[in-house]
Amino acid sequence: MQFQKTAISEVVLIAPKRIGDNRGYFSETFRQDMFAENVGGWQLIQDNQSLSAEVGTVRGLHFQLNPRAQGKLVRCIAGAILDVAVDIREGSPTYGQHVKAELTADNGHQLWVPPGFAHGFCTLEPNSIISYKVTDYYSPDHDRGLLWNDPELGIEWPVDAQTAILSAKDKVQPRLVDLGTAFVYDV
Ligand SMILES: Cc1cn([C@H]2C[C@H](O)[C@@H](COP(=O)(O)OP(=O)(O)O[C@H]3O[C@@H](C)C(=O)[C@@H](O)[C@H]3O)O2)c(=O)[nH]c1=O
Repeated sequence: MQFQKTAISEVVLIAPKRIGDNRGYFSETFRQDMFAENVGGWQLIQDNQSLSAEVGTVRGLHFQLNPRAQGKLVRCIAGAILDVAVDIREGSPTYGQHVKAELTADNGHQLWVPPGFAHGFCTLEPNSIISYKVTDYYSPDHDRGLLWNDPELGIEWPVDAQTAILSAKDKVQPRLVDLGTAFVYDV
């Protein structure tokens, strides 16, 4: 299992090893010991899965406020997604910047999105399923969003506002400038 820091060092790309044979492959997709050593001693206590039927479905950008902030370990188990993590920690040297990673069922890659980041993705194939573990339970009272195509974020999505398939909630999320201080950078 390879752990690779991205342009934002707290966001980590993980490439689990696949051992192939005549039947297919075997892969360890999560190990607490390696995760603790390479990423941090987080407890991943809820496991989620979502299916997006259409190509160009955008979910996000989402986060939970403190004290219920969530780190997310994301992978794609069917189809393909473009996954995005945006640093929204006020005072961070990479505040407002983002990391993108193509997570596909074929490459098996995972993205670690720490607390203090907004997370979202766009599907690149029909019937894409993502599976992600999180470090705190879902809390509707702390659930917040950031507008996926806020020009200030400069995210190059594979879809535009005319073609993206979004929830009603995600069409009207606030912009970064209107977010207030959701998180403070903790050196
Ligand atoms: C996230 C979540 C939603 N729900 C419910 C609320 C609602 O009725 C239904 C769909 O919720 P949403 O529209 O928020 O689902 P979705 O847009 O897929 O939300 C997810 O988006 C990605 C990008 C993330 O990063 C996740 O943390 C999560 O916010 O599922 C839960 O019961 N538990 C959960 O953990």
